[in-house]
Amino acid sequence: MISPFDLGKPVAIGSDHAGFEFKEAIISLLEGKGLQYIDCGTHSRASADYPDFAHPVAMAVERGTVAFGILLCGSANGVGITANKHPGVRAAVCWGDEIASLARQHNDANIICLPARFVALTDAEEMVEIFMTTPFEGGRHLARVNKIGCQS
Ligand SMILES: O=C(CO)[C@H](O)[C@H](O)[C@H](O)COP(=O)(O)O
Repeated sequence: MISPFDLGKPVAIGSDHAGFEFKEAIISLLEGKGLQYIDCGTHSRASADYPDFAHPVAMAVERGTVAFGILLCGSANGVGITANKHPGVRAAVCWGDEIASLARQHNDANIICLPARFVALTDAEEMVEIFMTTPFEGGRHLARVNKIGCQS
């Protein structure tokens, strides 16, 4: 598989209870590809708080110790809002193939956030595939990405 990410590093993945089953399935997908991963939890269907899992994934991306991140919760908004508090993190909420592709092509996103209660598992898996294989286009998009950092 050709990827713009350094897949010599592990992939960080995390979810709350709403995304737990999708997370387990996506871990199986990563294992099937022979990829290393860091499972930041949660580890059961018991109710849990999404920041407890989004922060560790985002910190790993921020520090550059992982190739990229995958986060899941019910709507994807909770994990996305949390992850984007971290400098250098560009977490994109994705609900379809083209959005996942554009998150990479235009935004150089480094975390994909998936809404487990609003997409089918097969669609979530397809979005992960697209995300991890789509390069950033650079050019005019690079200038915009470079302006993302908070200026206040
Ligand atoms: O944080 C969220 C919304 O932005 C996630 O979708 C959560 O998974 C959701 O809020 C969990 O809801 P629950 O009623 O506690 O299962």
